Order: sequence, then C-alpha cells, then structure tokens
Amino acid sequence: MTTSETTTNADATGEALLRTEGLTKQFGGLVAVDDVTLRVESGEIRCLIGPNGAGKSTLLKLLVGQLSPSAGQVFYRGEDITDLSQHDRARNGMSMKFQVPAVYGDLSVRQNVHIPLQREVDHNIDAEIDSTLESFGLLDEAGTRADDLAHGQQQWLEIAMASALDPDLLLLDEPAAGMSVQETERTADYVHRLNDQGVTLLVIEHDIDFVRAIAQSVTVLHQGEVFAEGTIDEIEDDPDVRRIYLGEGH
Ligand SMILES: Nc1ncnc2c1ncn2[C@@H]1O[C@H](COP(=O)(O)OP(=O)(O)OP(=O)(O)O)[C@@H](O)[C@H]1O
Repeated sequence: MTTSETTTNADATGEALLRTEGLTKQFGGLVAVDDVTLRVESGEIRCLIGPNGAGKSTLLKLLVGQLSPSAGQVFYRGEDITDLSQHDRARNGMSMKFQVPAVYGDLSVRQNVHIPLQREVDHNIDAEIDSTLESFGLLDEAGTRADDLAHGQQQWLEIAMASALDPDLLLLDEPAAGMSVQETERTADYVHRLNDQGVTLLVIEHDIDFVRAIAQSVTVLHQGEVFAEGTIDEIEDDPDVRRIYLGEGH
C-alpha cells in the first residue's frame, strides 16, 4: 500500500480545504463508503479512482451534501459541514458536476449557464455568461439547445455551469466519460486552467491517461475504503492496486 506526502499546500493554519473523518454510508446491509478519512489540500488536483462499485460516486455525494452519511464528518476549511445542505455547501464555495450530464436539454446553452448565476445581482451577467462560455469553447453554441450539443460539449457545459459561481472546490464525477482522445485532452486543459485560477479539484475518473494528465495526487478507493494514496506513478507501480484492478477491465 502506498502513502505519500506529495501534497503540502495546507493553508497557514495547517487546515485542509476539505477533510473527512470516518465517513461512512450504508445502503441497507451494504457499506458503500467505509470509514473514509481523507484530506484534500487547497490548490491541488486530486483524482479518486477505484474499481466499479468502489464507492467513488457515493463519496462525492456525501462530500457535496447530496447524501447524508451514516457516520462520520465532513470538514470544509476546518468547519464541520456534515449537517449543511447541498445549497449551503455551494454557497460556501463547493460545486459538483455529476456523472450523468444534468443539463437542461430544452434550454439553450446560454440559458443553462444563466441558471447557476441567476441569484447574482450583477448587472454584467451577460458578460459573465459570455466569458464562461468562451472559457469552455461554447460561445458559438450559445443559442443551441443543450440537447443538440455533442456529448463532449454537454460535459463541458456542465463543467461551465458548475464553475460559473467561481467555486473554491470543484468535484467532478467522470468529466471525460465517453469522450474522444481529443475531447479528453481538451477537458484536461480546462481542468488545468480552472486549477491555475485557484480552483481545487477532486475528480473521479476511470481513464488512466486522463488521470495521468491532470492528477497531482491520487486516492484509490476499494470496497468503500481508502486503499492507497500517492502520486500517479506510485499508484501505477503499486502491486496491490494492480491486483484490485485485475479483471476489472480498466
Ligand atoms: N442509492 C443507492 N442505494 C443502494 N445502493 C447504492 C446506492 N448508490 C450506490 N449504491 C451501491 O453502493 C456501491 C458503491 O456505488 P458507487 O456508485 O458509489 O460506486 P462507484 O465507485 O462510483 O462505481 P462506478 O465506478 O461503477 O461508478 C455499489 O455497490 C452500488 O450498487
């Protein structure tokens, strides 16, 4: 098993941006997330990998407040946010893009990006939408119905929506799923640019080339537990990690 001290960006108080303590989620008799204690440091790009059913999506939903844990706590900037709603977590700077694209298919690309921004009392909202669309290569598609976008563009639209409110922490569930090599590379560029702008990212991904392109550190989940942590090289060289992936087809 690998452990590493590759991430040392904790803030001046030594506090991680996001931290969990013994986080656990049971569905009936199934323990989907099992006693997970994890730190995500401010400024890092962390990838969360693991075989199918390892508990990755469930863990992200616990972090963002879409699910309540059976046990354990979530801390954000040192504050216990376990009982905060998803909305309140978003107001504190956490944002998430889910695995299944959740754009509003009947609305235009522009209207979709307007949704997260509509509470803003900013007179420059049109300029803000334009700039967000431009950042994700979608300005020419502003008037297109979201349902009529290509799959990759829908994924980018969702990342655009999740990043429209300038989150400090962005959680992405398989942002490159179903993308071509070129689209995946572009998604990696977007992730890097968001990170350069100060966004901390926690990304679930199966595509190891994408993980290699973006991850500064990697956490491996297996059967709901943290199985290994380290750099991508350490993780790929870890015989125990290789073993749990054998026969998984990833
Ligand atoms: N709402 C739910 N009710 C019951 N069981 C669930 C629920 N959500 C997830 N599970 C189960 O919890 C386990 C972990 O699922 P989860 O989707 O978190 O895994 P994952 O690592 O994201 O998998 P994948 O890589 O296939 O997306 C699985 O056995 C899954 O069937």
